[in-house]
Amino acid sequence: MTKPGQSWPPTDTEPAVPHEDAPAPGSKLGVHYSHCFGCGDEVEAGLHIQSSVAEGPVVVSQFTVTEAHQGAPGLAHGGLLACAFDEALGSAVGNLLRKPSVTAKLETDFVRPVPVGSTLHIAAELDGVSGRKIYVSADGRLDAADGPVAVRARALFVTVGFEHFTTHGDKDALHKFGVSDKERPKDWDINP
Ligand SMILES: CCCCCCCCCCCC(=O)SCCNC(=O)CCNC(=O)[C@H](O)C(C)(C)COP(=O)(O)OP(=O)(O)OC[C@H]1O[C@@H](n2cnc3c(N)ncnc32)[C@H](O)[C@@H]1OP(=O)(O)O
Repeated sequence: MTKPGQSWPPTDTEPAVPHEDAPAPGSKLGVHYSHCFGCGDEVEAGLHIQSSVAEGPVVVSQFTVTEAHQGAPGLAHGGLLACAFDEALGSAVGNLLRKPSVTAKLETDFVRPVPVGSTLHIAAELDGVSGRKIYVSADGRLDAADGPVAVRARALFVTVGFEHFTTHGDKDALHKFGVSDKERPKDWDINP
C-alpha cells in the first residue's frame, strides 16, 4: 500500500501525453460497453457513470448513488465506490491515451460517508507513464465539483494487447467494445 505522504507516482515517469485522436476537452464520453457495470446502459443496477474530458490530462465523471448501491442502510458500499473509481480512472486512461489497458492495482481512501442520493464528482488525472505502466489518481467530491472530498484513489494500469480481452474474455470483445479491425491501427496505440 502507498502510505500517506509517500510520493506518487512511486517511480520515475514520463508525462502522460494524450493520444492525437483523444477526444478534446469538453467532449462527453459515451458508454464503452453496454454491459459494463460502471457505465453500461443495459445494467439496471449498474453505476451508470457519465464522463467527459476536462482540461489537462483529466476526465471528470459523475456517479449518483442509488438504493441499489448500499452497504450500510442509506450509505454507499465501499466496494462499489472503488468500482466507480476503477471506471473513472480507466476512462481517463482509455480515452486519453487510447492504449488498451487494465487495472493492476487500485487503492482507495474513504474519507467521508457517501449517502444514497448523493452524486460523487470524480476528477481523474493521468499522473505519468513508465513503459507499460500508467499511473492515475482521482478525487471524488460530494454533490459538486468543488464539494468536500469523500474518496481518493490511485491506480496502476498496465497496457496490454487487444488479445488480452479476446483470449481471456470474449473472442468477440473488440466488436463489443465497438472497435473494428479497420479502426484499430488508426485509433488505438496497439503496440504496448
Ligand atoms: C475508449 C475506451 C474507454 C475504456 C474505459 C475502460 C474503463 C474500464 C475500467 C475497468 C478496468 C478494469 O477493471 S480491468 C479488470 C481488472 N484487472 C484485471 O483483470 C487485470 C488482471 N491482471 C493481469 O491481467 C496482469 O497481471 C497484468 C496485465 C496487469 C500484468 O501482467 P503482464 O502483462 O504479465 O505484465 P507484468 O510484467 O506482470 O507487469 C507489468 C509491469 O507492471 C508491474 N505490475 C503489475 N501488477 C502490479 C501490481 N499489482 N502492483 C505493482 N506493480 C505491478 C510489474 O511489476 C511490471 O513492472 P516492470 O517490471 O515493467 O517495472
